[in-house]
Amino acid sequence: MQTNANPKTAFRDGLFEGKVVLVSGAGTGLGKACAEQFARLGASLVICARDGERLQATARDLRELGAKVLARPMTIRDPEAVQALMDEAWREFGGIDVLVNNAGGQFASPALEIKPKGWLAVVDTNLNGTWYMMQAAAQRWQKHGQPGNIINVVAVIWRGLPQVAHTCAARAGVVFLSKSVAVEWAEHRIRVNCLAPGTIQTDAFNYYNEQGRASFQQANPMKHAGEIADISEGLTYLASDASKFVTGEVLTIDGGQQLWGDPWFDGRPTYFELDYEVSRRAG
Ligand SMILES: CCC/C=C/C(=O)SCCNC(=O)CCNC(=O)[C@H](O)C(C)(C)COP(=O)([O-])OP(=O)([O-])OC[C@H]1O[C@@H](n2cnc3c(N)ncnc32)[C@H](O)[C@@H]1OP(=O)([O-])[O-]
Ligand SMILES: NC(=O)C1=CN([C@@H]2O[C@H](COP(=O)(O)OP(=O)(O)OC[C@H]3O[C@@H](n4cnc5c(N)ncnc54)[C@H](OP(=O)(O)O)[C@@H]3O)[C@@H](O)[C@H]2O)C=CC1
Repeated sequence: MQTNANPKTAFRDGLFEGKVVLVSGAGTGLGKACAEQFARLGASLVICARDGERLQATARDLRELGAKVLARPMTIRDPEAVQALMDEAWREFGGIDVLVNNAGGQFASPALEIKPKGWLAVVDTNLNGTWYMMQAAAQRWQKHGQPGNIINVVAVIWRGLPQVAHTCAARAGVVFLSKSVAVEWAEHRIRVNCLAPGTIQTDAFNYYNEQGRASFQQANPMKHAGEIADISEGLTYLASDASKFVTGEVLTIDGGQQLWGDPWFDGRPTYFELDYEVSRRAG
């Protein structure tokens, strides 16, 4: 079987033996690869996403890697569905050890053209959905006196994200929500961190036009997109005891994008091309 699990992982076999990891958005891309990494390292998996077919395909692959799997098609935007998912995870496995909030996405659009429904869809998915998952897990960890570990996949937001302002706003919300509850929930032995991927080559690049995709390949000083394994290794670090003294942090894995580089999701606007006439006039 061909899987996305990284055979060259730096982490040892059996590291997640007896652990349960919940990964949202595990039917595709980063979520699928990271679920496969945890399965390879011995974990049981709870996975969810909206598309049941892709999710079941992931579940089959995870089982072939030897993992016990609970797969539930649902939307993280529905707080009741989130509660039901968590209840089922606790019934089936007695709890979860790690929650990876990977589900998310957006569409490219000039901010001036985003309609209220589109704004709400993106914020509801990335901010509200992530929050429902965090709170539902933490409530159960607190109730059962179990420790917990949350990792929220966000984005490199520090210089803004033009043409996806809705997702930038939502992810910034998740980052500061995470810092807030990292403090509040420390007494319950719950760690909360974020992982900010730069441009990472996944099929999701195809949601963007050719110019957008080209910019993703040159959006950092290394001038290439990252690989899925760059992220699954980082997620594994945050999920493991190797990071047991880390909470409220954002692990940025971006080839330096936070310092230099321009991902233009909808293509670079003319205004931002070098204008030699302006330089000539300035002497
Ligand atoms: C820097 C790093 C690079 C990063 C890469 C990644 O993150 S890769 C990972 C990326 N992976 C992804 O991004 C995953 C793919 N993205 C998604 O699944 C969606 O963007 C979603 C997150 C909004 C899902 O919410 P949903 O299922 O509820 O969405 P829906 O389809 O029902 O639409 C609701 C409303 O949104 C609006 N609207 C939607 N699309 C467009 C558009 N193209 N144009 C304009 N507007 C658009 C529209 O108003 C629509 O309502 P309408 O007018 O139709 O009545
Ligand atoms: N690849 C990259 O360069 C970067 C990615 N990211 C973020 O990393 C995460 C994974 O990205 P990637 O794998 O590339 O993209 P994908 O689009 O392949 O993954 C997103 C996943 O989220 C699921 N999802 C979306 N909305 C919901 C919902 N409402 N409820 C449950 N599941 C949902 C999707 O499945 P389904 O449609 O079946 O629900 C899909 O499996 C996303 O949050 C993305 O924005 C951040 C920065 C860069």
